[in-house]
Amino acid sequence: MKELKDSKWFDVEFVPKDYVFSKEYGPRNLDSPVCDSIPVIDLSKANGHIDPVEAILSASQEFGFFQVINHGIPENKVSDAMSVLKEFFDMPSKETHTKGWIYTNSTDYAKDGVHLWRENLKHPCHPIEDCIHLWPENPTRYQEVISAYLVEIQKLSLRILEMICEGLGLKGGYFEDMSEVQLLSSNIYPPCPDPNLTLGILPHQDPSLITVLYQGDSTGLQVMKDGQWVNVGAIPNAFVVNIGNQLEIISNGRLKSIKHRVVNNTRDTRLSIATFVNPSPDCIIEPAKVLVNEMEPSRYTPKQYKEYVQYNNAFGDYTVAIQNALRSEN
Ligand SMILES: O=C(O)CCC(=O)C(=O)O
Ligand SMILES: [Fe+2]
Repeated sequence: MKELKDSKWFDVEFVPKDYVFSKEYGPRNLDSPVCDSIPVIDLSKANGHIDPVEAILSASQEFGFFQVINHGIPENKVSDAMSVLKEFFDMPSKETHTKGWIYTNSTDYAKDGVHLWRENLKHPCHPIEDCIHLWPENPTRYQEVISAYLVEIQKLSLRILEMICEGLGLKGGYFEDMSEVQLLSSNIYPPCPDPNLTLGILPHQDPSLITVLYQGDSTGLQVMKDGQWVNVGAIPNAFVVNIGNQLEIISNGRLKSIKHRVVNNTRDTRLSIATFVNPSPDCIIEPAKVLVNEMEPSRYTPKQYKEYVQYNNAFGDYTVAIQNALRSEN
């Protein structure tokens, strides 16, 4: 028997009853096919044989997901961010709800009375200079390391959004004013004694424009493709990018926001860092005018982003609440 002070919620031989999700959430096996077909796009034109803009567009139309390599982000900035987040999650005691960030232990969070097999940290991250002082102060190098990581991620996400603009035929900078609310959300998924019973994250679509995810070399992310859950392969140093609901609307349904989830495994700890690029609460989201015509009428009613998140509160409430907190702070 371990000393109580060392024991964590996941140090168990059997999955506790209140972590068991019913079968309606589908099989959880990691033996489902690894979807090799989710495109891996080389962003360095010099190495690529295919135009990355075309590749991003067709991946976003067909899968709503793609991975990018040769993106120019230095490996050490990414590995430092992963290790400082690991240190954060390993700290024996953490504050939970501060003004600027929210830490969710798996024991705090329940969906219909069931807990997810993960812990989560969320905070706003744009503009970095306005919110850095609201981030965790421990580990002591957290703010320095995470800001260096986010500078790179913000450049990468704007670059990808510009490529999407070009691919869709929108004028340059179309998304600039719409990507003012950015959130970092990091999850840690410890090994689980019976992953067939649990879920790391429930099936959902992201309420963002795009999400840029680093998952290191661990699998667990699954994407719905033709009615089946397929694993997204883990490619070290690659970023997984997915189209969120807002970009599906703006593209008038050309680009797809696809359902995904995270399953657990018995052996490894999965650590991921997601960055959501979201519109600001007052922004009106509607199909871009140039994508609407007689042949392709508008498929979505214009809505303010905050109106949208009221109905889809998976992360939405948080987006609005944290943005308001940020405003009142400044
Ligand atoms: O942790 C992951 O791999 C995925 C996270 C995710 O889908 C999300 O936070 O929206
Ligand atoms: Fe997601």
